[in-house]
Amino acid sequence: QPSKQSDNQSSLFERIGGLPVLTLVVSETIDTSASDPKLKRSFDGVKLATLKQSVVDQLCVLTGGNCVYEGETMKNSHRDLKVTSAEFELFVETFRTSLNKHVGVKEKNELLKILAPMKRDIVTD
Ligand code: HEM
Repeated sequence: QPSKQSDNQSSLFERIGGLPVLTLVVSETIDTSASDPKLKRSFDGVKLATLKQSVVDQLCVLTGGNCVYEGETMKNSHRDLKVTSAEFELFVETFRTSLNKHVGVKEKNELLKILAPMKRDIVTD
């Protein structure tokens, strides 16, 4: 069967559009969050370029792409930030807004389904 980038056999990573689209969505989400009055406190003093790369690597792995994630666990990397439930939901909402612009509905929902259970490791309240 000829390979088709967007058929159902393809990994979520491929159907999203690979690294270019993943990078765009992560970049938008982090830039928007880092300048959102309700979220920015967590990002103060954080190197956004490094963070973006780390999140892209992680989501690439989780969606079936051929990447290596060398960062910390979600528990360790967010512990000191004391992220609240409200902050987490707002961050995911920002993600959703970016996904709406750049990926299909099916792919958006699949990615959000991967993010949702990470809440318990990220949120402290
Ligand atoms: C499902 C949602 C989230 C995912 C997938 C995610 C993913 C990540 C990843 C992969 C890292 C890098 C860890 C490392 O390099 O060792 C990280 C760090 C970080 N995250 Fe998240 N995160 C999420 C939610 C949040 C939320 C809600 C906030 C704050 C509002 C946040 C703020 C940060 C900050 C500031 C860092 C950098 C910490 C540091 O460098 O000390 N994240 N996140």
